[in-house]
Amino acid sequence: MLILVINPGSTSTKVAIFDDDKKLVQRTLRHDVSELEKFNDIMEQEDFRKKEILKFLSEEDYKVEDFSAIACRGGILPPLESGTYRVDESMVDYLKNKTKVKHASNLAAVIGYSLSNGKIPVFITDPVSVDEMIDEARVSGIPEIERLSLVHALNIKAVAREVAEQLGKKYEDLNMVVAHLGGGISVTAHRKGKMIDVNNANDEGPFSPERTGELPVGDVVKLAFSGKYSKKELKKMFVGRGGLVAYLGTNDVKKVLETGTDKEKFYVDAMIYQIAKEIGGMCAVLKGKVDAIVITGGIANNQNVVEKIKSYVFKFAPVFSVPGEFEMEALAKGALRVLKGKEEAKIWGEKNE
Ligand SMILES: Nc1ncnc2c1ncn2[C@@H]1O[C@H](COP(=O)(O)OP(=O)(O)OP(=O)(O)O)[C@@H](O)[C@H]1O
Ligand SMILES: CCCC(=O)O
Repeated sequence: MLILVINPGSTSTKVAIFDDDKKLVQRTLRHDVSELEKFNDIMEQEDFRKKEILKFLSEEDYKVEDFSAIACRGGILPPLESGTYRVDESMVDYLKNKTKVKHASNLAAVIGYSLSNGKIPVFITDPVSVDEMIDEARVSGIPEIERLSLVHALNIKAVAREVAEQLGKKYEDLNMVVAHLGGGISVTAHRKGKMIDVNNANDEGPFSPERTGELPVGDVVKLAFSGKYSKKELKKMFVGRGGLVAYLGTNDVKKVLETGTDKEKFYVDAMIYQIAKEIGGMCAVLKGKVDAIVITGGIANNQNVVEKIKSYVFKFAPVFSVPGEFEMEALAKGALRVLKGKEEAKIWGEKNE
């Protein structure tokens, strides 16, 4: 069964074609920043990115009708349980007009649904808004603000299952802390297959290559009322131009580690320190009963970084590293489970609002 996988990021769209779970081809369609800057809103990029995907298909000699399904990255929907969902009109409407956070992943289902033209099923799996948090974890400290579960759920769930398999156990029988270290950083506590607490990767937790993570609130208020920044500028300062970008002008950890000065590398060490602190917190969430700590994402490619994190947290549980991300495979597998009748597609509806 042929599956087309679509996964948009802020400056590129990853596309792949799978035959069952065998990847036939994967390409990263890079979009020039100057091209993207012409659009005021992420959703306005729909036609532009759709054309690029159609160009890719034609170059690879496929037509949309050749596919049994389109598997799309799930965007910022209301809180949902983990699983594969059928994309329908109301989901597309939500992602276009109602979503609370603008994120490139919101484009995937919109583009997939439009490409399918009602002829083939379109699915999302484990969207960014997968929410399995326990009630205590939702309380922020003021009633007006509720803590949210917005994380790299797709890769995190796939990697957690992979490590469980390596251990010869079921994911649902284990307690794990999984940290995704990419442009953004998500650290998550899993109790028997449920992600019971997370740092919202846009707002909380460690600083990352391009995000500030948690900040001292008093100083944030001072910045916000300094008159120097618009709301949009402040948001960009926190997500996009924060973290390593703010200190070093780059989000490229690999480059800093390879060619940076000691002073520059110090900021990577500071980031590692914050990651380890967050992992320790998630071990406490699991009351110290942790079967595995898992480090994944692009930064996990660097064994020194993994070792440094390990030096802080090795006493809590065995540490596994699963470098890179497996989002395309996870999306294909999610759609395949439904196509093969192993799982029923969940139906998203306004009731999730
Ligand atoms: N071998 C490596 N050593 C150190 N860092 C690396 C290595 N390979 C990739 N990275 C770093 O990983 C980061 C990007 O990670 P990744 O590709 O997971 O992020 P992304 O997909 O852009 O964002 P996100 O994971 O938040 O969706 C960059 O800072 C990059 O320099
Ligand atoms: C918000 C967490 C997911 C991402 O940054 O891609």
